Amino acid sequence: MPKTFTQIPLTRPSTPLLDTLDSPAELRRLPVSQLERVVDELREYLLYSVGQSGGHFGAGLGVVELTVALHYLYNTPDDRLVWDVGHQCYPHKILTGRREALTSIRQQHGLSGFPKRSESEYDTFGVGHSSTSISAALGMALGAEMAGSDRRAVAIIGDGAMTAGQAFEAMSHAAHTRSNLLVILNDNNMSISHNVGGLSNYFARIWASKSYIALREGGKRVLSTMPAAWDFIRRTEESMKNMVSPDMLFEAIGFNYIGPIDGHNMDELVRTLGNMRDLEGPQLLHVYTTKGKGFAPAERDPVGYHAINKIEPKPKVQVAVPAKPKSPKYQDVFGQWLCDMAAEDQRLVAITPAMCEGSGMVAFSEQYPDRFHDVAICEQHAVTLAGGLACEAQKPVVAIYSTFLQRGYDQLIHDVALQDLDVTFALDRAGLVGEDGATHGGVFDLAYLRTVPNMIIAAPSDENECRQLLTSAYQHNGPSAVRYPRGTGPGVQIQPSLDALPVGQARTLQQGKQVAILAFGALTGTALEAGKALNATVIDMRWVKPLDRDAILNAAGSHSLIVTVEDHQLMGGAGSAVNELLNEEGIVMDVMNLALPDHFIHHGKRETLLAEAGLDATSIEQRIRERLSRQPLAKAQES
Ligand SMILES: Cc1ncc(C[n+]2csc(CCOP(=O)(O)OP(=O)(O)O)c2C)c(N)n1
Ligand SMILES: CC(=O)[C@@H](O)[C@H](O)COP(=O)(O)O
Ligand SMILES: [Mg+2]
Repeated sequence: MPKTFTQIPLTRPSTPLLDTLDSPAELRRLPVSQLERVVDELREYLLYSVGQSGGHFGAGLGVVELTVALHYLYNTPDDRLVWDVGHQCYPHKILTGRREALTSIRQQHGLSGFPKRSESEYDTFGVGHSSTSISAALGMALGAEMAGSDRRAVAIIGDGAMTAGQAFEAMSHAAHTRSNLLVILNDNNMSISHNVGGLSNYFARIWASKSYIALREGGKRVLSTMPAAWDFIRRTEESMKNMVSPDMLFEAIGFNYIGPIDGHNMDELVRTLGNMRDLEGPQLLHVYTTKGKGFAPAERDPVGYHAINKIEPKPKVQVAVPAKPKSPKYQDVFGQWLCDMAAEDQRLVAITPAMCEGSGMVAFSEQYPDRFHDVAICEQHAVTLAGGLACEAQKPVVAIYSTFLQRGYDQLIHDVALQDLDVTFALDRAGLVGEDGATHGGVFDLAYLRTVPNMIIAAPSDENECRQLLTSAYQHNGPSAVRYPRGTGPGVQIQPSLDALPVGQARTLQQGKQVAILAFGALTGTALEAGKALNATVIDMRWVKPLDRDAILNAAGSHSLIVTVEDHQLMGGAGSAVNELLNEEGIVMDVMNLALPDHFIHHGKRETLLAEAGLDATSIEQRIRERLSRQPLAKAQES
């Protein structure tokens, strides 16, 4: 049995056996009898390392045994392992030459928090968004067949990720190609929240039937000496016929189903995986694990320990500092607005695709359980579901990370905007998100939403504006979106009212001359700081669609330089919208768009990444001064 820890070690634990394993090849030279020791040392090191760095926690703890068994039995990296979502990959990184580097995970220039092809040959596929592993692994299996290779492909997918449609699209195709593909369903009955939906219930019933099978096997041995009792059990068995037989669903699709087995029992894992390794055709191994396994607090609270912050060492001298009221995160501003608006309007229905906690919806889910829908990791369904609700005169609010809405883009166009249905999209994690890196950047939503007719899009500059613009978007009779960043804002006072702001109306924060800075969303405060140093006009645009035409045309008519500032890709962003408007009006003038460059920005602290993109106050000021110096009038004055 694996060790269970109750504390996160604050100093590096001694892991003598693990320290000899700088690649899976060294692991594979060990006798099976040593694997449990590897597991214990790896788990303890994992606790220490994530304590040092922060990051995803419960999922990795839950797959320590599975990771050791896979690298032991499969000839990695030649055999391909594809981790779904990839937040559970820390044990995999420890075993594939990155043990000591793990403390750098999610830090700038450190390891990525997810498997990344450019980081290691063992990271066979870039992940971060869920439910892609089976498709990718099938592609690798087909690629091996085409190359005449006998290398194997394995997808390791969680029960949460298995709820997304793409997983079933891939399994259906695998059944058609009959490829040598192993899908390992890592079933811990958890998503980030507790897993939901019919599939989750199905998995739970398999577990129950596993208990039923164990009971039956055990009962047979004990009761066969007592005929009457055995007869009773047999009759009971009839009544349990409706218990699901584990293989039903996956066998029906065309997979050979094996399991469920205990994903923390090394002997069972090694034996079963060893037997399955060379089976022909699509195989599915159902493994039961515990999210947070081996760390008692995480086992008890897998939701809370999905991810942890870096453990800060206690200061040597405890200095009493007045507790500063913590600013609410934008997700909490949204969550409070949602509850307040729901109290006013019975038509409000809230939908989340498996991000209840991250979207700030726990309170709403408790206060309005009948008007709350966690649809599991099903973004496409979430969007069209909202469309259906809007057809029935309800007022659906889809709370969804900007990056995950990319999954439901066709549904947004086809099932909501084209029909001009009244759906409000609350886009959290808009802009650079920081440590999750490029897979999670919410940096495309203005480009992908602006071009959709009937959409209106707001970008609040602070928490109070966010609350008011949520009301504006909600009250708008048609598709609307409000985008706001991860984490906290400037910490302004939030008015309790549910007042709305006029759609398409900006507000001037500072009246200056020569330069007009048009700021969109979370960088408005930064733009104002730069604007103060430049004595520039600074306008909080509030809306990306529709733009405040009068504000822009007035600025164009009275300044020699217009500067747009946004936390979004340059191409297709708010600055592009301003350029289009000026072009449409036939206005030719000096316009500077400050936004994110045309390359992926990888993980690091959000503030640092923004500064490196030239979007901190100092850089904005300098870039504007440099641009002014190139203006003809400035040149004439110079000469
Ligand atoms: C498309 C998409 N939607 C949402 C998420 C956010 N997310 C990350 S992990 C996770 C839960 C995954 O559950 P499961 O696959 O069972 O893995 P476990 O954490 O239980 O190991 C979710 C919803 C995501 N990464 N990708
Ligand atoms: C792996 C994954 O996709 C989620 O766990 C995501 O990392 C959550 O992001 P936040 O921490 O911004 O809620
Ligand atoms: Mg799970």
